[in-house]
Amino acid sequence: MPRTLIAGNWKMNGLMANLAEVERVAAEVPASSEGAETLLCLPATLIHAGSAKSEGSGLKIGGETCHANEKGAHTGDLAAEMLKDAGASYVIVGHSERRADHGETDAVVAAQASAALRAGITPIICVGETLDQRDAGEVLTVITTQMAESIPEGAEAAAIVIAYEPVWAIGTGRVATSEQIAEVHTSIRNLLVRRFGDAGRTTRILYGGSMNPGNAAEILAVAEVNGGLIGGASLKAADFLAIYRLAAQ
Ligand SMILES: O=C(CO)COP(=O)(O)O
Repeated sequence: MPRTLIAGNWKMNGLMANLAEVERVAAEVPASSEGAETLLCLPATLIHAGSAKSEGSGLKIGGETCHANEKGAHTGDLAAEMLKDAGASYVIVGHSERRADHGETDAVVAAQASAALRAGITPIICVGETLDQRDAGEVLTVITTQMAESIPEGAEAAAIVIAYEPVWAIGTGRVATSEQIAEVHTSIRNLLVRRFGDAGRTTRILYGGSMNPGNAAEILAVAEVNGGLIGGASLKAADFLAIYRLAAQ
């Protein structure tokens, strides 16, 4: 079983003052922890200071996206190496909000994940269907295509993380049922094994979408769920730590 990963995604939230929350989380996560791995993906402006706050603890810091190129004329963008330089060891790519707001296609997501791997940071590659796609019975077709096309050629199974985030469950308070999560996570596992052989069992598959301290235990107990990608409930240390503790048990 891969090591559980409890990851937060602050999205476009957080000023320097909010780094106190990072400090609170770091204070509760020992460097030597053999329980769940813990990560906060922060807005780029907070990565460097957030890394300083988490130094000496087991809390890791990540970015929320990166550019596919290593450098160049891409005003406003950030290369994976820059995130790493600032202290990130993970980066989310292909979040549905980036796919929707910035038109990021599976090919772009694969190129971003590849850039992260080249820079030596772990990409968390997001997949997930919209409500229309679910209602049309297209969930597994959508996931299969996203999995085939968003994971870059040459990636090693243990070097990537997959996050299943049903778009209709993000920020809505509407959580997928355990049956819905199990169905998709099992399909994702099968796709990983088909692509990578036995190594496909080492890839962590996170669930994301309205996860909170009240529902985390049930979600984390579902087959093939290896952790969570948590939005709203990662903004407050108390909520995030409550989920971490459930996973660390
Ligand atoms: O998008 C998410 C994490 O990447 C989930 O967000 P919420 O937990 O706020 O629904």
